[in-house]
Amino acid sequence: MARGRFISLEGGEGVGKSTQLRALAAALRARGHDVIETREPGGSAGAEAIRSLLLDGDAGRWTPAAEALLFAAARADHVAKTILPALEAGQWVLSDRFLDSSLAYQGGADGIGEAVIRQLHQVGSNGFLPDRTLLLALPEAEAAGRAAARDRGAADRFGARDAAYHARVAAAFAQLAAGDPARFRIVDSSGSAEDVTARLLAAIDDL
Ligand SMILES: Nc1ncnc2c1ncn2[C@@H]1O[C@H](COP(=O)(O)OP(=O)(O)OP(=O)(O)O)[C@@H](O)[C@H]1O
Ligand SMILES: Cc1cn([C@H]2C[C@H](O)[C@@H](COP(=O)(O)O)O2)c(=O)[nH]c1=O
Repeated sequence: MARGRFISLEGGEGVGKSTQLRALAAALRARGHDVIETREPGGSAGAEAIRSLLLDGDAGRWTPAAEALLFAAARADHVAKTILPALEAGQWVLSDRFLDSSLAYQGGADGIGEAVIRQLHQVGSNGFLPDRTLLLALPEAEAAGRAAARDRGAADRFGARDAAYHARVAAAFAQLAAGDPARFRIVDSSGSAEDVTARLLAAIDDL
């Protein structure tokens, strides 16, 4: 059986990753693919337990270094228990966030540094990377507006950080995409959800 494909959706808060992950999965299923939808932090029993530790509680619950380690530990479990078995079974795996979120948030915005995050990923997940990473791009004010309308004041520990933090995250994502054009596609996430899904499908057409 042919190995499946692993596609991650990335970007800041409110750009439409979760909405588009569902739509992309449905479109791929309609084309006959066996697709699983997963997310980070989470996607396996152990990683979902770590998700609660990371997203709930006080702003200062963890140091940036502790957060980076927890994300890497969650990812190691997600890769081993969910992603690799699915790919080996020929399934396509769509993940709402993956390593690039750690590189952008912990590595970039928190100042841990890209090299350290990649080292943790090497130890935890043998450096495993997606076949394609779709970076959803939306002006920050529009993304923040969408997230605020959705969350109504109940953002998680990361979503609640200030605009300067989210601007650093966006800059880090842009830099990552520029550095790896073979894996990344930057996809305009403005306009209707249907239009965005069509752009995403075009961005994985070669797979
Ligand atoms: N194309 C679109 N036009 C208008 N609203 C949209 C569009 N796509 C998604 N939304 C809405 O914007 C909000 C944020 O979308 P979504 O939850 O998919 O973003 P996200 O990138 O997964 O966010 P987060 O990283 O914060 O979880 C939701 O309320 C969703 O219904
Ligand atoms: C994987 C990953 C995630 N984060 C942050 C980014 C978001 O604010 C939350 C996850 O919330 P979502 O609504 O499910 O998108 O976690 C991070 O900082 N580092 C990571 O590696």
